[in-house]
Amino acid sequence: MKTIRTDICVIGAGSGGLSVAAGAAQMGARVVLIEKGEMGGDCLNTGCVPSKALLHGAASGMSFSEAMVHVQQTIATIAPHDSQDRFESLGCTVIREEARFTSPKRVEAGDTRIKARRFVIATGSRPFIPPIPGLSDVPYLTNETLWTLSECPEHLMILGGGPIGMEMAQAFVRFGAKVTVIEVGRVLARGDVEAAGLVKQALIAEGVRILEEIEVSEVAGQGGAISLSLSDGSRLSGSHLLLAAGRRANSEELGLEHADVDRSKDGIQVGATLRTSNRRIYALGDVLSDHPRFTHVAGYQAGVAIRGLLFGLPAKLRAGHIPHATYTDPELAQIGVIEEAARALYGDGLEVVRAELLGNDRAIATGRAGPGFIKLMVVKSRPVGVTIVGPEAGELIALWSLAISAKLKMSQIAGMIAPYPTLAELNKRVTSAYFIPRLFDNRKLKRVVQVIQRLLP
Ligand SMILES: Cc1cc2nc3c(=O)[nH]c(=O)nc-3n(C[C@H](O)[C@H](O)[C@H](O)COP(=O)(O)OP(=O)(O)OC[C@H]3O[C@@H](n4cnc5c(N)ncnc54)[C@H](O)[C@@H]3O)c2cc1C
Ligand SMILES: NC(=O)c1ccc[n+]([C@@H]2O[C@H](COP(=O)([O-])OP(=O)(O)OC[C@H]3O[C@@H](n4cnc5c(N)ncnc54)[C@H](O)[C@@H]3O)[C@@H](O)[C@H]2O)c1
Repeated sequence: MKTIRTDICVIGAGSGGLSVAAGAAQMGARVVLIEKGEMGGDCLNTGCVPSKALLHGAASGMSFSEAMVHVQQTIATIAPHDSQDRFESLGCTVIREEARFTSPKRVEAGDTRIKARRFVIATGSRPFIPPIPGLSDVPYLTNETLWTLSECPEHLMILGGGPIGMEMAQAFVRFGAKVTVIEVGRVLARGDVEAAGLVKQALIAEGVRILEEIEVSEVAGQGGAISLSLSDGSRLSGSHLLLAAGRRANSEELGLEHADVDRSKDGIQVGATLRTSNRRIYALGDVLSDHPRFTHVAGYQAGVAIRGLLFGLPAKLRAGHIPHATYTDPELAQIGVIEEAARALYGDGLEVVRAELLGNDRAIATGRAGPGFIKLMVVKSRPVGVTIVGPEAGELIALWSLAISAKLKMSQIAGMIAPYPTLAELNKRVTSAYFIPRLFDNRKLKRVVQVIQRLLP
């Protein structure tokens, strides 16, 4: 077995690990990057990229097989950016093996032992397989296997109505599949109730059947004919079953017991500096417990970790300015607190203002003026949360990340001008909605204007 000594050893070449490795290597650190599967991890190969490419195919009228070609072409176009070649050219030593800690300062991967001053665990997550009787005997799909389908399912049953379940439900119904979503609670439960309701209604209008507050008690059948026993006593049969019931952290097989790294059932535990219980070992991305699981979150965390890893700075994670979006049509985007949580947190100190998509000229001109809105939560004249539901919500939310991270006041945000006619005017419109009562329902202001009008020549 050969031994490599290095400054930083990164385990996992997905969104989080690649960001750390690229940053650290380009700033002069010696980096070993270990990946047991495909470079690029979940996002590129089985997550964000194929799912958004499939949604695009479904929205633009491609056939299912054309869309699957588009999925593979999209992955192939992006892949060089995450490739072994690129990371080697940046100066990283890339090892394509499964890594495992053998001591607090040592990892083994294949026939290589890596001794590093610091380690970063970025091993991601995998689909949660619910413990339902009979499930292991049927050929179910997950986000890891969905992309190998050669034909559009006749009836796709989707277990779970989170972002994966809802995005895939809309894509497949648009390809002509019959789609049923079975959700144990309510769909898009982490989102604003009203906004999630609009997405749900849009999917129902397109033909998706959504069963909420329903559990699957048993699964039976075989490929092409799978049948589910439901908690309301009914049965549901379909040709395919997709599991989209949440994620599990990849933390069990890492030998963490040899590395003094604490983990819970839900993943690795870290503080705001992303250090684990072993100060030399950082963890980030989907492998963490109690942290949002998104590519841009892993990227943000990588930036925070790099400051600690390279410069020994006590950089800490901040919360509140991290947006996320679900790419259904309409899109649903959120940053900060949702209204319900904001009311509980801030009580009378909270102001909620909104603007409707129906009043947006660009949406009207482009035939996209359906139900949709932007809702802004303000406390002490600063935004604390924004919900957007409508076309391009994922693009529109970015402004609010800047506003919240820079702690901008509403008066500063009001200085922003959106070109006419754009959907971005919704951001301006909701800002105006905050100031309108202050300007137009203000008796003192009216009196001042009347006096000045009399005085002006
Ligand atoms: C269907 C789907 C759609 C999604 N859509 C979006 C989206 O639109 N926007 C968004 O922001 N997020 C989205 N996500 C979430 C996003 O994919 C993840 O948050 C992101 O990939 C997490 O990055 P990561 O680096 O933590 O893990 P990963 O990208 O999963 O990378 C972890 C890597 O570690 C490797 N690994 C694991 N164990 C070992 C080991 N012992 N040794 C060596 N290598 C190991 C794995 O093979 C993998 O390559 C989606 C996820 C799914 C499933
Ligand atoms: N647009 C995006 O950014 C995007 C898209 C897809 C996924 N993701 C990421 O991937 C993560 C995983 O997505 P997800 O949708 O699988 O997870 P999720 O945890 O968000 O949703 C899973 C849903 O499945 C339900 N569920 C769990 N067990 C069930 C059962 N036995 N029967 C029926 N329903 C059950 C849950 O109540 C929940 O609503 C997300 O949290 C997100 O971080 C992001």
